[in-house]
This record gives sequence, C-alpha cells and structure tokens, in this order.
Amino acid sequence: MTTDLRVLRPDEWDRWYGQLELAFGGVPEAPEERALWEALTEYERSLGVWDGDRCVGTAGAFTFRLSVPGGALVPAAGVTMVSVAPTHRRRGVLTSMMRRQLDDVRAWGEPLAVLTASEPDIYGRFGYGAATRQLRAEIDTDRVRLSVPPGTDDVALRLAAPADVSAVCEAVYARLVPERPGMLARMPGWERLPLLDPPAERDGASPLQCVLAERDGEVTGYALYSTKPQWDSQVPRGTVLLRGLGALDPASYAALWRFLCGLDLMSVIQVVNRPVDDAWQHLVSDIRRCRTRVQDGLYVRLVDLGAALEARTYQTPLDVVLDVEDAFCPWNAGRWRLAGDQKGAQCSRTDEPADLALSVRELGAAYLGGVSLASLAAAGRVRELRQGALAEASVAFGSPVAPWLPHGF
Ligand SMILES: CC(=O)SCCNC(=O)CCNC(=O)[C@H](O)C(C)(C)COP(=O)(O)OP(=O)(O)OC[C@H]1O[C@@H](n2cnc3c(N)ncnc32)[C@H](O)[C@@H]1OP(=O)(O)O
Repeated sequence: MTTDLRVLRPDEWDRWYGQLELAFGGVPEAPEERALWEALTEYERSLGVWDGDRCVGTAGAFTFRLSVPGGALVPAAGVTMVSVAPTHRRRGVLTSMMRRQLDDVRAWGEPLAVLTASEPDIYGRFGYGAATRQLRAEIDTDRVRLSVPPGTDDVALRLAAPADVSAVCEAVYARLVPERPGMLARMPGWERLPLLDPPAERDGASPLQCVLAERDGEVTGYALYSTKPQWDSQVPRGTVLLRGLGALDPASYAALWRFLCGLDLMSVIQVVNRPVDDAWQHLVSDIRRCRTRVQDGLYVRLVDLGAALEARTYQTPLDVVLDVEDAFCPWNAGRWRLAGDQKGAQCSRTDEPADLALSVRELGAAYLGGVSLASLAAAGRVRELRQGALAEASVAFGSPVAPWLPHGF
C-alpha cells in the first residue's frame, strides 16, 4: 500500500470530511454542522492520507488555550477529526498521522495536545491520559426538591433567543474559564458552537432556548436548553435537555436550576455533560433520583513535558524527581526535577535519583488535577521510589475544583 500523508488543501475539504463521516458510520451530518466544522478547520494543521485520489485518513488540530490549575491558559493542540478508511485500517495509518502530528505540535511550540476519544482504548499508546471526567444525569424533577441559598429570590430570570444574547453568555463563560481546569478559552468562531441547533437533529425537541439570570441589570448566568414534550396516558412526562449552563455566583446558579426543575409539563432534566463536582448535586433532596453516571472526558498529552509542568501551579509545595517513560515522544523521557507551589514551578532535567517512576500517560491523566497520582499508583501505574514522595506529589497535583471540558470538538 502506497499512501501519501500531507497537509490538507481547502479544495480537498469535502473529500476529507466525507471520509471522516464514512468512518463514523456514513450518516451525513446536518448541513449546519458541516458548515461550522468547515469554517473552523485550520488547514495548515490538518492532515490527510491519500491513496491515489481517495482520502483514506484524516486528522486535524485546533489552536486552543486550555485552562490549567492556577488559572493559566496554556497553548494546546486540539486533536480532532481522526479517521482511517475501513479498507485501510490496522496497517499503521493512524500511527503515522499521530507521529506527524505530535512532531508538528512540538515544532509549533505547544506544550500540550488534547482530545476527546471516540473509544478510550485508542490513544493511550500515543501518550494521552484521561484527565477529566463528565457527569451525566437524569433528574426526576417530579420527586426531587431543591434547597436554594439565600439571595436566590433576588435573581431575575429572562427568556431570550440564544443568538440574541450570545455575547453576554460568552462573557459569563469567559469569566468561568480560568476558574476551572480543562475549560477552553473561546477562540474566534467557536462562539457559534453553543448555538448549533440543526432542526434535523432535534428528534422531537424544541429549538434551543435560553434563560438569563440577572441581578441589578447585570447578566450573572445563563442556561441553554430545549424541551421535549411527551404525554403518557395524558400525564405530562416531558424532558428538559440541558445544553449549557454557567453562573457567576451561587444564587444565580441556584435560580437557574430552580427554573429548569420547575418547568411545567416536564418531569426529567437530562444532563449529558457537567463537572463531576457540579453543585446542583448539593441542592437536590434525593441524589439517587438523579441517576448520575460518570464517563471519561478530555485526554491530555504532554508534548513538551518541562514547559507543560511549569505552566500550572501546585496546590501544596512539592520538590520531586520524576523518572518518565515516553516511547512515542522520546524527547520527554528520563529524569525531571519538578519544584513548585501555588505561585509557580520549575521543571528541568536532572541526574538526581528518581522519587517517582511513571509514564507520560499518567502525567497527562494527573495534569489537570482530577486524577490522583495515588490512585494511579494503586493501579500499579506509578511507582514510589522515595517514601513520602507519592503523597507529596499526589496532593500537590490536585485541584480544588474538578477539571472539566464543557464541549466536544
Ligand atoms: C480525536 C478523535 O477524532 S477520536 C475519533 C477516532 N476515529 C474513529 O473512531 C473512527 C473509526 N475508527 C477509525 O477510523 C480507525 O479504526 C482508527 C482511526 C481508530 C484507527 O486507525 P488505524 O489506522 O486502524 O490504526 P493503526 O493501524 O495505526 O493502529 C495503531 C494501534 O492502535 C490499535 N487500535 C486502532 N484502533 C483501535 C480501536 N478502535 N480500539 C482499540 N485499539 C485500536 C491497533 O490495534 C494498533 O495497535 P498495536 O500498535 O498494538 O498494533
């Protein structure tokens, strides 16, 4: 098999994206969605593998800035649109694209590559670790009561067309990004993503709706949702489908949840992606009737290990030598001394004896503070070589809020 791996040209996009759709089962995307992804494609960062004039492999990268513990926004390549034609699978095409892509990311000077995986089994071999988790839930609003904090009644709610209030919702979102690791600063054009609402994909639900929380005329929160009415022997059993919610203070947050839980004719709120520590879990009277589930979210790959570990802060002081294994990006392999605290960190090569041994995949998993090094050690994936080093590093790497990726890409 002779194939040609090269950077994508704009006139090739249709064939390239068609290959991606085919690899995901051949169901064409709604035209609105296709148009958005075409507009967001960064051609110089997108790779195609060609067998003659047939596209048989795709991989893209977006220019992102990722929020990390401490609040810095770190340049990250958002790996996306990865596919290989069914006729060309299990012959190393994906591996060749990952090789080229990680070399490129390194050359572009981005310390991190991040992705969401169609299947968790694919990317560990390339050094990606599952760093965030996301909460799903089905909240039984007929049975669950909410206890809201003082001040909730002072929050005014206003319904608005989502497109009309996009700018104020984006302003709220932008203030939340540095507060929670794993969130992506909105890059130009990406404000269209929360508004994407193709009629063909509503499946009986309403168009997207927006409710704003306001205090003293200032927007302090928003929720984007649709409703799907349903009648069961003339009993209303509708579903609220929550698409996005952001709030700047507990009262605004509670007011939005109280609004969603109180919508007449609806008996369930379906939540597909919220932080695992989302505060509504402490407002509800009966968490079991919220049927929560957790799944993997963002995968993180340290491409420039030293720069990545220096870009975040550590919640307690640490000074450890890490012995890192990285077969796919050998420039990261070897011993690194990491010293840091809440203010900053230094990470440099060292010949000193190692305190912890682990692979770059574990460092990626622990990087945003949501997966503890101690839990990875319990699975045999981190080895403690100096007594006490594991507890020290595990606490220091943690984050007071769970890291979370609010949307796919
Ligand atoms: C960020 C994103 O875009 S996620 C989207 C990923 N794309 C998809 O899921 C679309 C459907 N699947 C595909 O297109 C392909 O099967 C791909 C892209 C996942 C894999 O492409 P391939 O060219 O077959 O992978 P390649 O031959 O390089 O395999 C490399 C290794 O990964 C393994 N592997 C590949 N795909 C999978 C998988 N789905 N599950 C588990 N292991 C896999 C291979 O067995 C191989 O293992 P080895 O190194 O131990 O031999």
